Amino acid sequence: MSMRSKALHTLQPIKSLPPGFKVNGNLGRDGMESRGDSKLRSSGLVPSSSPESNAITEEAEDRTSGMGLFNEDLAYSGKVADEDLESVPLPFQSVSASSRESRWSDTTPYVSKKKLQSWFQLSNGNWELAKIITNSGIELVISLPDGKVLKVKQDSLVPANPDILDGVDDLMQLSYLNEPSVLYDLQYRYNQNMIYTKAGPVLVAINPFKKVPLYGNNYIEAYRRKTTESPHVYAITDTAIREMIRDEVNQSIIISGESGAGKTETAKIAMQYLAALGGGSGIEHEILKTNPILEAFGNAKTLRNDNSSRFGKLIEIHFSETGKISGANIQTCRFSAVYWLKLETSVPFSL
Ligand SMILES: Nc1ncnc2c1ncn2[C@@H]1O[C@H](COP(=O)(O)OP(=O)(O)OP(=O)(O)O)[C@@H](O)[C@H]1O
Repeated sequence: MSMRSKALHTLQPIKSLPPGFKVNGNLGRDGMESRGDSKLRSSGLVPSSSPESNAITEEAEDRTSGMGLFNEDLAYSGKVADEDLESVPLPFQSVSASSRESRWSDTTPYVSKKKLQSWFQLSNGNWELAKIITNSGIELVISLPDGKVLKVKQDSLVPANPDILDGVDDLMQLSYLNEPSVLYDLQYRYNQNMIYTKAGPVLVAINPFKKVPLYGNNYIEAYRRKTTESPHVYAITDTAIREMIRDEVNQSIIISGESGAGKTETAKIAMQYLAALGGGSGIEHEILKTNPILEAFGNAKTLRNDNSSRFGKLIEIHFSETGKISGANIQTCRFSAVYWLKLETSVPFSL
């Protein structure tokens, strides 16, 4: 992927995630205000209108990202800048854990020195991909995709990944695992109808709010035969069923996300895969048919979701030794009004 294509994508700047946000299985609709064009706000991927002036301005002193840089170029590329070599501790030299961590986690000086592309957060929270024009050590002059030129502090830039990592299907493959890079990857994939992305063992799903050509018998067959490795609910479900049969241990799939994130739909997609795989007895269709009945009694239209489940669901599916579905037990539970309020306002809390 060329620099140009990356720049094009950043014409839709990325909005920052809310404070305290954690990637937790299903990104859903964080920060989403309404349907329609604002759908992508679920992952903070919205067009923005930036009122910044064209003049060179003093920016970003207090706009340090504050995000952990979990990775660093040196460690991954094997390249070590001359200056940096001097600061690398000799083997067996005593370095405290915290100082070693900060040395290896802060790659901002390296990135700005090498004039690598970096993310810059505007005052409205959106992220823009910046090109470093000059670097005087502490202060840098950067240019944004819309042509604006800004003078910023070094620590206000967040490293961006090389274009070759655009759209990787596992966030763990990113050299720089920071907020804008994660959002950019999810946006990049979403734009190509790839709504599923792995974050190590966790599957991140972006609610597409439209039909995406990712389901059905051909896909089920492909995941069953393992002819595709693209992240998918089918792949997660396939792993669960295979490990259950191999290890003879119960498996759980936990689907989390805020209201309207797509949990119920995801559960149905997983059940369809299980039914296709472990079917034959006819009972799998009966299990799937419970959904409309439960939804008829337990769902309601809310601001966030036209078909919002007003109850929690624990679906237990039993299999015979041959891997066929032999029965199911569906438990529902009601939550307090406070629970729903918190779920729908994205207030962090614990049950
Ligand atoms: N994979 C998908 N493909 C297409 N549309 C989807 C998908 N997942 C979710 N949606 C859309 O999003 C809507 C909300 O999804 P869903 O009801 O599953 O959310 P939820 O997380 O269960 O919400 P709640 O917690 O309020 O019950 C669905 O009615 C559907 O229109």
